[in-house]
Amino acid sequence: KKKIIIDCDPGYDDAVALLLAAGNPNVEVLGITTIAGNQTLEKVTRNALRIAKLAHLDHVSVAAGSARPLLRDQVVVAANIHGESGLDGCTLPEADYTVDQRNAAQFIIDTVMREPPQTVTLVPIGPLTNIALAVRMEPRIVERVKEVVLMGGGCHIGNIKPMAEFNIENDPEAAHIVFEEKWPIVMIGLDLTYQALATAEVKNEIAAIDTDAARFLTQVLARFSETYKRSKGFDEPPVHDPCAVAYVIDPTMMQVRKAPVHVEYRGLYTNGMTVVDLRKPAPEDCHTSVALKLDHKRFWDMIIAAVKNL
Ligand SMILES: Nc1ccc([C@@H]2N[C@H](CO)[C@@H](O)[C@H]2O)cc1
Ligand SMILES: [Ca+2]
Repeated sequence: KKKIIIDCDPGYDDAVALLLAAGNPNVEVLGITTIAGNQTLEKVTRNALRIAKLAHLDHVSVAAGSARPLLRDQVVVAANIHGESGLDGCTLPEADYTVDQRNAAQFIIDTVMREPPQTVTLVPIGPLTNIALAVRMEPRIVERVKEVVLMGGGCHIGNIKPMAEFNIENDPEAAHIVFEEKWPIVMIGLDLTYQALATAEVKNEIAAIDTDAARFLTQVLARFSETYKRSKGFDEPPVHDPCAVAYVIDPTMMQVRKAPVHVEYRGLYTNGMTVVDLRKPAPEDCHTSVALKLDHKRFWDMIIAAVKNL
């Protein structure tokens, strides 16, 4: 089994990532850590606990992380997409357990240093503040972590800004720290996740599944579709975050290419941009890769199988 720690800001698509991780038999979730992003830390943490309960992950620790970016003094949330609660319009059980007493960075360090080397994959699907804090507190996790597979960035493509993706732009200094460490990073950016569209066919297949998880997923996709249509004019929403979990489960589902990536954190128009160098073959020692092509059918079949399982 692939052992992962998911760092998230639930959020509709974060919820789908958690359902996939919970329902797929080849993944063991060692922990869920939360970060302010789509909504405030308090709201995303409450959502994470409730999703864990629904997904039968309530044996897994949830550790809350940073309430703000490293340097910026205000949290920019995405209420236009995820609503005031971060999961507007979705029915979830109340969680009957509370957060781990450690903060996310400490939880990540303890877990990575406890498990055998090269066995834990970090799966950040929100702003990278907790990951940056963890690596500054305990630099040894860099050579101990198997891989960092993150949803964020893009190749000269943006959403929250013309050239910047939300997770990176939310805390560019943290992202810079994470990308400059020499651990293997697979960047699942917008180039890839814009292919992960929740089509009507996919929604119909999910609507026919008689599990609580599937019913929750139907609500999530309905609301995500509505807000993406209203605020971005998309007919079908790109379900970003489960793409990172799907890669961990089955890397052959995507075409990935080694390429240098550096984060702009002093840009005027490009702050938070992941500057990906695709001009020539990457140097041998390049530690970063970017995902470019998704097998759409295999992706959604994997998610559908997962919610059938729950
Ligand atoms: N408009 C919008 C803003 C933020 C996100 C969140 N940030 C990432 C996509 O930019 C995902 O992790 C998702 O949870 C999605 C849509
Ligand atoms: Ca997210």
